[in-house]
Parts: sequence; structure tokens; C-alpha cells
Amino acid sequence: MLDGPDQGSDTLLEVNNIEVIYNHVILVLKGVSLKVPKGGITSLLGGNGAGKTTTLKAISGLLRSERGEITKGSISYRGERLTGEDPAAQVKAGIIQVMEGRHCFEHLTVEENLLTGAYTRRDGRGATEADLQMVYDYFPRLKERRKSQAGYTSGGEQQMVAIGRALMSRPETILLDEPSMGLAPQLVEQIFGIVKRLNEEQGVTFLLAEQNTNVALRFAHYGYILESGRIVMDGPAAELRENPDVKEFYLGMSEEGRKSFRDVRSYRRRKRWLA
Ligand SMILES: Nc1ncnc2c1ncn2[C@@H]1O[C@H](COP(=O)(O)OP(=O)(O)OP(=O)(O)O)[C@@H](O)[C@H]1O
Repeated sequence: MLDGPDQGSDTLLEVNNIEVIYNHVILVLKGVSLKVPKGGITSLLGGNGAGKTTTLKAISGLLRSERGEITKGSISYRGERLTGEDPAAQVKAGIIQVMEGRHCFEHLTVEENLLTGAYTRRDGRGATEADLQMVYDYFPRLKERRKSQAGYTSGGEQQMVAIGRALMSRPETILLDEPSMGLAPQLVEQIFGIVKRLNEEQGVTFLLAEQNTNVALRFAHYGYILESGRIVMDGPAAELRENPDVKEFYLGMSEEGRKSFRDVRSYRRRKRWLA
């Protein structure tokens, strides 16, 4: 059911052929389209500078603050067009972005950080308190550290705070940017394991941007591969994992080591943008 956008699943978020330009001149996304089904974990893969963060920011409405602009295409959520100009409207619609690099309020405690995530809610203290407990159930480490100043917690704990804070807004969809960044492999597994549980137990839909193709394709249902601002391949995660090109270029399972698709003449991937 959650195999992907073409399997008849309920599409929650749809990005339709968007082009993004920074500072009026730097063309970064060159017609990106993707679908995120309700209740799925969809991953957006690609190397440095491929355009993953830009895609997430286009969805969450955070481009403007970076002098970025969607100049073509459209984004819709539950069938309604998002204007991409007001992050608060996206949060209200149920979408929240967890930024790359954690971004905690360093001088606040872990618990105060988590509570800032609930500031848009109007359903009372009881509900907020219950969700705080829910976050602590998923991240027992944060409960232990709840009175610590966030700036003095470890990278892994800060990543947990960032995800926990997003959960406090009771989102339907979390845009998670590079959760593995700078974390030891064991911690990456732990964070992804929690993402999977949140997806299965709380029904949270995820769109996650990752350079770590290996871990992302093990936990996601569907993947899109982005290169230089274009989607060059997509498919159910299990199929991508077995795809010889993905294996060679992204999973490093080749004797020659990792390469970019662009460096190879006889690649077999679909070159959609030439079609
Ligand atoms: N605010 C900005 N102004 C100008 N160019 C930008 C801005 N933000 C990103 N870019 C450029 O857009 C391109 C895509 O960047 P983006 O951060 O979306 O890629 P990414 O796939 O998320 O990479 P990374 O994993 O390194 O964050 C890069 O070439 C980057 O230099």
C-alpha cells in the first residue's frame, strides 16, 4: 500500500514541476516533481548541493527568508495549493520542517525547547502535557536531560530535541532534513528507528532528505534521487536498493568506488528530463 505514488495510495503532498531561483539568478531546482503518500516515509536522496534542502524549504515556506523563489510549478497539500510564502500557514496545515543541523534554542532547557514547538496549539495545557509525555516515551534520553541547557547536550540529543519539538505541534507531515548529519552510525540507526515507530504508531508522514542513501532506503518506503536540481530516478525503496546504478553510485557497492551518474557514459537510469 505504501509502495509509492503510483500504487493508488492517498497522496498528501504533491510537488509539481517546481523551479526555484535564489537571488533572482541562481537556478537551483529545474523542474522537481514528487508525491508523498499519506502515512508513508518518502526519502529525497542526493549528494551535497543537489537541492534537497531547497525542495523541503519550498514546501515549508522557508525559501523567502533566503531570497529564494518558486518561479514555476506548484505545490499542493491535501489537494489545496500552498503559496509557499507563509511558514505559519504550513504549520497550521499540518506540515513542519526539522532543519538540517538541529537548530535548538541553546540557552533554553531541553523541555523548554520542546514546549516552544507547541506554541501554535490552542487545545490546552492538558493536551500539550500529554504530547510532552509522548515525546519522552519515544526519546527517554530527553526525559533524563529535560532540565539541561540544550546548548550543552550532544549532537544526537539535539537531533532528538529538534524532532521532539516538531512533534509538539502535532504535525501530520514532518519534513526532516538530513537527520543523520554528523552522528555516529549507532545513533543514526536509533534516530531512524524512532522515525519508523512514529510513522507506524503515530501515523506521522515523513519526507526526509538524506545523503546517507543506505540508511534512508532501509527505513523509507519510497525514494527519489535528486542530482543538480533534477529528479533522476525514483521507485519503491526496496527496488532502489537493488538497482545496480544506485548500488554503484550511491551505496558504494562497486570496486571503483562512488561516482556521480554524470561521470558515466553508459548508465541505465531513466533520463527523464531528456524524454
Ligand atoms: N540561500 C541561498 N542562496 C544562494 N544559493 C543557495 C542558497 N541555498 C542553497 N543554495 C545553493 O543551492 C544549491 C542546492 O542547495 P541545497 O542546500 O538545497 O542542497 P542539498 O541537496 O540540501 O545539499 P546539502 O546536503 O549539502 O545541504 C547549492 O548549489 C547551494 O549552493
